[in-house]
Order: sequence, then C-alpha cells, then structure tokens
Amino acid sequence: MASLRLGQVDFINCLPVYTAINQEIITLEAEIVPGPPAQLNRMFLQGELDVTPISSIEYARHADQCLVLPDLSIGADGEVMSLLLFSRIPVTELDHKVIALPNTSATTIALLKILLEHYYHISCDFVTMEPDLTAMLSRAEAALLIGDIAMIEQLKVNSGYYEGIIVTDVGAVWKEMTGESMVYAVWVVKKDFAGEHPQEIARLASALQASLRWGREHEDQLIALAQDRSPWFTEDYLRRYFHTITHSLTEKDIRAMNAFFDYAYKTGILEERVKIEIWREKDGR
Ligand SMILES: C=C(O[C@@H]1C=C(C(=O)O)C=C[C@H]1O)C(=O)O
Repeated sequence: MASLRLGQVDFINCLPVYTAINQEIITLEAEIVPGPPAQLNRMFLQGELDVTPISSIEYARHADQCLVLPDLSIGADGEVMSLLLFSRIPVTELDHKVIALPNTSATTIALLKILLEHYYHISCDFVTMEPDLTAMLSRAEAALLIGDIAMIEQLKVNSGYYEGIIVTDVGAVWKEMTGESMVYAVWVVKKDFAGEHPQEIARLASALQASLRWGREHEDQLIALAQDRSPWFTEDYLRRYFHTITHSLTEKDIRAMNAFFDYAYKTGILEERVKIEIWREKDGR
C-alpha cells in the first residue's frame, strides 16, 4: 500500500509522542500530516487520514466506525495548563453573556458547555472564531483557547501584558466536579482500514509506543523543541507542562472518558451512549 497517512496535533502536547518518529530515531513509513485538532478530525472522517489523534468527543460521535489504539491519548489529571477560558469577569457572572470558541477544538468546547451547565449552572451564547484572544475578547466577554496559543496567552497574562483577565483551567474544574481525570484525544483507525491493513496498524501502534518511550526519556530535547516555538516558553514552565500532560490510556483513563461521554449525553451534546472499542493486535491477525 501507499504510505500510511498519520495525523499529528501541531501543538507541543504531541512532541512526546512524535519527536522520535519525526527525527527518524524510530523508523516508521508514514506521511505525517500536522494540523490543529478540528482539521485532523475533519480529514480523518473524510478519509484523508488513516490514523490520527481525534478529539475524544468527535470519536464518540463516530465510535461505531472506529477503533482506538491502545495505551495512547492526550489527557491530564486535573489542571491541564493548555485548555483555558479567558474572561473579563468571573465565570460565575457569565450567565447570558457571549463566549468566543476557537475553531480549532472539539472536546474542550464540549467540556466547557458541560461545565457551564452542570458546575456553574449558567447559560451562555457562543460565537466560533479563529483562536486570537484580542479579536475574541473584542466580540465576547470570554474566550476559550486550546494548545500552544492558550499557554502563550496565559504566560502573557501572568507577566502583566494584559490587565483584568481571569484565566480558568477547564481540566481543573472538570476534576473538581467529577474527581476524574480527562481524556481530550485518542488515536483512532477506521474498523474497515484496520481489518484490511492489520500489519501496518500493528507496526504503527508499536512505533508510536516506542516513540513515546523515547520522548519520556528525552525531556530536555522536547523542551528545546518547544522553546523554538515561542520566546514565552521558559524551561521550568515547559518541564511542568510535560509532567502535566499525559499520554496514557489506562482503565482509569477509560473510566474518565466514559464519565465525560455520560455528561455529554446528559447535556445533549451526544445523541447516543458510546461503547469504547480498543484495537488489539490479535484483531488484525
Ligand atoms: C491538551 C490539549 O488537548 C487537546 C484538545 C482537543 C480538543 O479540544 O478537541 C483535541 C486534541 C488535543 O490537542 C490541548 O490542545 O492543549
């Protein structure tokens, strides 16, 4: 077959998973396609990617067609540092106000809506925009950001670059409400594709694991790569981030994902309950 098309979230949260593959320390015959989550979601669902990290809420909407690769996710147990709501007033005072949502996200938008309803008990209006804090806050009382830009804007707020902006970490609020960790993205393959290309998927799954093992052992190199992306990223801050963001998919993470899907169902974000199915090497044999 032609080389496998593999998505990569183009945020530093994926550096631990992809750096060894991208630097050819781990060999993998694949075309790597970087992009923001919403674009990867769209490309995968349209058949333009064979395997990709997909926003977990988008996986839930298409779970019947997909298998989740084992032992891999983008998650956090509470504070996540890169999924942030920026507001001019406390979140509790946002009732009937407008929140700007980034066109790059899916899971975090669903999570925010769940928290507004079930934790804050408020009802807001939404506008979807490019992830640009100044433009968003010129049209709305609050703005959600994900990924590197969320982190950079948080660091700017901390440095006094903006005045009067409150930053709320949505992962921390979810943990406070449910006691659970959170899985924001999982790596998926279509069932049909996995059935037709079992060896390729086995090779890819083990290359991703080997690459992640390398990443975990080479934090300094990940930090150096992340620092190339923004002068706002200090070494200490990045070290804290790489200890905050998780890439596991344990039983506990799956329970957390089910809790998130249950809330999404109760909130009307999902139309059906979800049965999570994990790809296993034996499935492909
Ligand atoms: C932790 C993050 O998790 C992510 C959030 C996603 C979403 O909101 O749909 C999807 C993939 C991840 O990149 C982040 O973007 O910083």
